[in-house]
Amino acid sequence: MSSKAPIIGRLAVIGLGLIGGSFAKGLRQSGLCHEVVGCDPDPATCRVAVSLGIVDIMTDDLAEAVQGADLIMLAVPVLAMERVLGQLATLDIGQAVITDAGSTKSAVVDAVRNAFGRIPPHFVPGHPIAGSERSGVEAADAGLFRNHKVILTPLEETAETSLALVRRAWQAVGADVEDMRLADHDEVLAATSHLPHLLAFSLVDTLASRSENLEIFRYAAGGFRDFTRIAASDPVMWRDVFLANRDAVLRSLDDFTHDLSRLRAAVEEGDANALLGVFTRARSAREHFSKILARRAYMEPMQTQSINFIANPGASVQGRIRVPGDKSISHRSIMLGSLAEGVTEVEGFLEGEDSLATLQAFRDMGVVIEGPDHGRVTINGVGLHGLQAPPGPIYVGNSGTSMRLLAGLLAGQTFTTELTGDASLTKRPMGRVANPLREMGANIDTGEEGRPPLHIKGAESHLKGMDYVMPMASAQVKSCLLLAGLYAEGSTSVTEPAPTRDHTERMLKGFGYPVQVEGATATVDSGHKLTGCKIDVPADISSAAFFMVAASIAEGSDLTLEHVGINPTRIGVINILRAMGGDITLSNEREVGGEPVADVRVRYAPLKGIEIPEDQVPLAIDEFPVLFIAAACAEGRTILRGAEELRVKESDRIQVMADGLQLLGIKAEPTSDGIIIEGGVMGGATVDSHMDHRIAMSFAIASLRATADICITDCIHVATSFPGFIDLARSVGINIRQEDNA
Ligand SMILES: O=C(O)C1=C[C@@H](OP(=O)(O)O)[C@@H](O)[C@H](O)C1
Ligand SMILES: C=C(OP(=O)(O)O)C(=O)O
Repeated sequence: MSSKAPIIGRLAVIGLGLIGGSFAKGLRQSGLCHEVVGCDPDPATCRVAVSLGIVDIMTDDLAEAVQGADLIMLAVPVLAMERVLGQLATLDIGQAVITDAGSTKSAVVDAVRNAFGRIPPHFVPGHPIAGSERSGVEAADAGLFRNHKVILTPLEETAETSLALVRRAWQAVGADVEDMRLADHDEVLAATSHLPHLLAFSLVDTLASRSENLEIFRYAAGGFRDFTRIAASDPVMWRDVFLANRDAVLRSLDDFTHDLSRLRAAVEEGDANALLGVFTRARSAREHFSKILARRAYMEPMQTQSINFIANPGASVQGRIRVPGDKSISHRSIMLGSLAEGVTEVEGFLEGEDSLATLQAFRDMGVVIEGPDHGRVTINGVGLHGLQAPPGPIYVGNSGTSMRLLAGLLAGQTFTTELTGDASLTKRPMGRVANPLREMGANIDTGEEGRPPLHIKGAESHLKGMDYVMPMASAQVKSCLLLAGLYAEGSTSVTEPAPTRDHTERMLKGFGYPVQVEGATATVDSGHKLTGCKIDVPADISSAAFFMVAASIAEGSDLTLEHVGINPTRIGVINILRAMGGDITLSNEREVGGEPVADVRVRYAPLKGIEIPEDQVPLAIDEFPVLFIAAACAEGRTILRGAEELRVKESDRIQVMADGLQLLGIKAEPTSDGIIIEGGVMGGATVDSHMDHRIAMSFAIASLRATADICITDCIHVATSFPGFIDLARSVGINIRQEDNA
């Protein structure tokens, strides 16, 4: 027994099945109550409950059980609640708090109202999501609720003190308690629990009633077993659930029946594309849910909420590696592949969260996309006008590129969409795309101050081409407008103040779509089409940059990065490092699918501080965090100007890097549009990544020259652009490890 002081004198558990028995046993063991009384009409259950130590005493008389109770748990099947509550209402139960464990909540609340003529303030409806296909008091398990969710649906009338007591009781048996609105509970559970049970019961029944059933069950392998496990659940309990949650279940069942008949038709007609569409979408949704579940859900709450990196000082880097695929090109491969006619085969696709968010967006809009499987993706293009309205808002997580490029493309559709993102993306400016799109005729609403979410009303937009002169050098804005231009009347031209990455222009041409580029202006006309093609995504120079700086600053290093994209609009990092004295050589230069690539060899060389030429800023925009680490290791002063865009990335990269460098003992002075860094000796510290992937990886690289450990907090977003960073870093000799904080 635990040493917790009892706060409940007497607990009465009415109905000693799996749930009631487990609750009684768990609370009894927790030491939170003095005495646990069980009540069940079945004499055998009563005997077992006492002999297994589940309760202190058993009775079959409700009045006796609740006499003097502080907490009454109703754990009888939902339809038996009415009778038990009716009886309870005739008894003097004083101030006892009543709660229940019924799987549907509206029916129980109605039964309470009928019995008492009102909702008593000490009634707290509850539902533990911890069933099992086992049933009966023998299966009672004190640990059944540990790390499982319990949903409480307090009502307006519910007293805070009663709610607190019930919450405390569930927490004492290890549950993760959440509150939910009553109506939401029944709707959500109808879809996620009740419908699957109905299907499992039905499938087993259908198969069992066929004459060759013995043969079927003898050969029934994993799939059957997995799908039908829950058909072994308690029939009475489930009968009651379906009777009690009738309307919500019917809604879910109707949706399902509708989709099932579509699948039936696809099978009948041999519609391979429709089948693949459903299966790929379902598979990716399942993976997505598993991730959500692993992070914070029903079974193991609060897992892997945050990740820290711990990097030990010293070491040099050696070897040959290939970093993951280019993020910008990966996004565009999905977008243009989806809008193309025919099939597009992608190799080297970045399986990071940002590009996967784009992929999911197009699946949500009805595009059948196979993979990714080791970087291979097959997109069955639907043509420029083949996208369908997504079922709900499109969530693009942390990815600015997804949101801004999609905004342009969605302005040209005939349906309305909402684009949302995570907390970091929700702070980033979207007016830079919404305003010019409005000038083209798009109907777009943004959140406050031009931030996400974006509501894009395609049907109310009549896009007209325009000549737009961008106020900032942004490839995302340029690409957004060119994509809108595919749907706009006439020509759309975008002029940039300085060259920015031109992957959209190159890839459009690769898909056979004409693009004119004259000086700083790119132009598209509507009325052409894209044709599916093959895309080989080079390794991302923005990811390679971490290792270029690593090899440059760590004495004795010699590292080759293979198949790196060296598009002239992306090679600022190489130019800047070379200007600082970096030893970088390119070999095996070739072109793949319209993009130049090379193997990049970097050897250690003492660096010196420089004034970074402003024309390099857009060409190295994502590489500055790690270039600041190079500057901290260089002799003398490095000055960056004209880089105010860094303040509106996943974090304010000027401020956040300056703060981190200062903690490491480096003089780093942020300015409005850049930073001044004096090279020096770096110590150890705990540095906050501000949930920004590039900040996290930059400080990891700094450890190579630090004199003590660097701990970087909140690094989970590294997976947005560089899955596998830690393993790759370790493989070249960096002493770094990851710590998961539950
Ligand atoms: O077009 C793109 O793929 C990107 C453009 C850049 O953003 P801006 O256009 O905001 O400079 C860059 O920072 C981002 O990581 C990717
Ligand atoms: C700025 C970045 O990406 P995005 O704008 O797509 O979020 C980045 O990857 O550094």
